[in-house]
Amino acid sequence: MKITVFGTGYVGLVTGTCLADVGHDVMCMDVDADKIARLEQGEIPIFEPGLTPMVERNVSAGRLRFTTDAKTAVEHGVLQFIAVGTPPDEDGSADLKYVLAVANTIGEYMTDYRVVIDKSTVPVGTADRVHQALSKALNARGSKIDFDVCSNPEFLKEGAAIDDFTRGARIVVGTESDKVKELMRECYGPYNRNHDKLMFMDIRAAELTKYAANAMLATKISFMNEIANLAERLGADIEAVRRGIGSDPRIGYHFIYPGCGYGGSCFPKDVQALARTASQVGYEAELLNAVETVNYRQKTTLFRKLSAAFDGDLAGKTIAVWGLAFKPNTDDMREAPSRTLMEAIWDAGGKVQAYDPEAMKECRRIYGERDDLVLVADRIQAVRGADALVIVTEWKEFRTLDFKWLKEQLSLPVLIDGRNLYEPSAVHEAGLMYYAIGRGESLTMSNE
Ligand SMILES: NC(=O)c1ccc[n+]([C@@H]2O[C@H](COP(=O)([O-])OP(=O)(O)OC[C@H]3O[C@@H](n4cnc5c(N)ncnc54)[C@H](O)[C@@H]3O)[C@@H](O)[C@H]2O)c1
Ligand SMILES: O=c1ccn([C@@H]2O[C@H](COP(=O)(O)OP(=O)(O)O[C@H]3O[C@H](CO)[C@@H](O)[C@H](O)[C@H]3O)[C@@H](O)[C@H]2O)c(=O)[nH]1
Repeated sequence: MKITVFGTGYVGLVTGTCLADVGHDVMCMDVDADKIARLEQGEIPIFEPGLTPMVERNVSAGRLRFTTDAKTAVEHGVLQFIAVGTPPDEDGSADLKYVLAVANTIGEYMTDYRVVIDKSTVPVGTADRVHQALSKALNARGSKIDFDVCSNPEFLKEGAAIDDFTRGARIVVGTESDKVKELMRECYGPYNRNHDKLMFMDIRAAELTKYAANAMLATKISFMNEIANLAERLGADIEAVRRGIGSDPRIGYHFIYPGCGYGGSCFPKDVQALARTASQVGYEAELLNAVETVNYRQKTTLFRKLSAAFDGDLAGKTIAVWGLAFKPNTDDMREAPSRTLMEAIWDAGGKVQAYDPEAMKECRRIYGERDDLVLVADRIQAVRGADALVIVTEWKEFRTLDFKWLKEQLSLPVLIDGRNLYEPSAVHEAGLMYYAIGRGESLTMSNE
């Protein structure tokens, strides 16, 4: 089946590559000429486990091609996936300018029936707007060509994107058209062999399903962070509480890990966008607003603990930071808690000595060269000569740590752990002060 994917970011590139891998003939289009040039040379612009060999083998097989030429892209696929960014607007709502630009492009160049598929995360009602934009472009050419618009939100997680795409729990498709249903069955057939994962629904329900899923997951995290903050002040261990409630199948163990706040390109923007959608239709989404507020506060928790450990004086101090990516197995630092922490350390006159297995290039791209940011080659070098250590991302290699050795490295024996990686008793035994999230020991007693 001939398929076109607009956008070669996390979603577009993974979608295009996975669809090529099951035999479809895929063309990926991006307006970023540099990205396309790199992809054509076999260089993958993002770090996503397993993606590089998969791109290589499908490019060599001739099933996966890249282009910046819109006309070629529109001519190629009967299915036209839109997987471009939907960043937050000034007021937090999703900015649809990239999505609508693609719709316009398709309308400008199509010469035959096309199914236009919204894979980007877009607010309820966007399919109608895509339909209008495309019709307008067709009218401008005086053309009357048949097309359909459907919604097919993506649920993959960065770091596990290929697995999520190929073995996801469900494939949601919003459409009323039997023809579209048939074409989408053909597209996703190879992933639909064990049981029927395709869920057809009306377009608005599909659009809302995506936001509801992210909002539910973000709510679980903010809820746990709230309970962790309480546990800290009440002298209870949140890790025991987590296991205690997770064992109830109605609650489950997933997405109840307390931490230093959720980041990434999705939860923060999607919770905000859904709350804005709610107010636009005259509904105040109290719960969603609270989820956002709790997360905003949680992202400052590491700095508050750090600052309290140094009696509010971080001027001239060097802080080792382990982990920059918003979560392990990615180089993505969008909305990462590490950014909130580092920026607060710099504002307080401190210096950061950081290490991340994958995100250092991205960190340098964001912050450039500066005296108060030293990026080092490994976790050992990060703590050399540092005054304290803060762990922000739970990369596997941080799970083991020689606490006695660490104590010798640090000027103040302070270990702040934003991911609850260690047993507090083992850390204390080595003579370190250990401040994690909700583990019965608090350095910050107020909400501020
Ligand atoms: N990142 C994730 O894990 C994830 C998961 C599910 C859904 N989503 C949603 O998918 C969408 C894409 O997210 P992403 O993380 O892949 O974004 P991204 O920023 O990584 O990539 C977007 C790409 O679209 C390209 N682009 C912009 N305008 C274009 C145009 N007119 N034609 C062709 N290409 C164009 C950009 O150059 C960029 O390469 C968003 O709506 C996001 O919310 C993201
Ligand atoms: O128990 C948990 C689980 C996650 N997180 C944090 O939540 C954020 C998001 O993590 P995750 O969901 O694993 O990564 P994303 O790649 O952002 O994926 C989310 O956002 C995507 C984009 O919409 C969706 O497709 C996915 O289904 C959804 O999980 C990260 O900062 C994590 O550290 C926690 O703090 N505690």
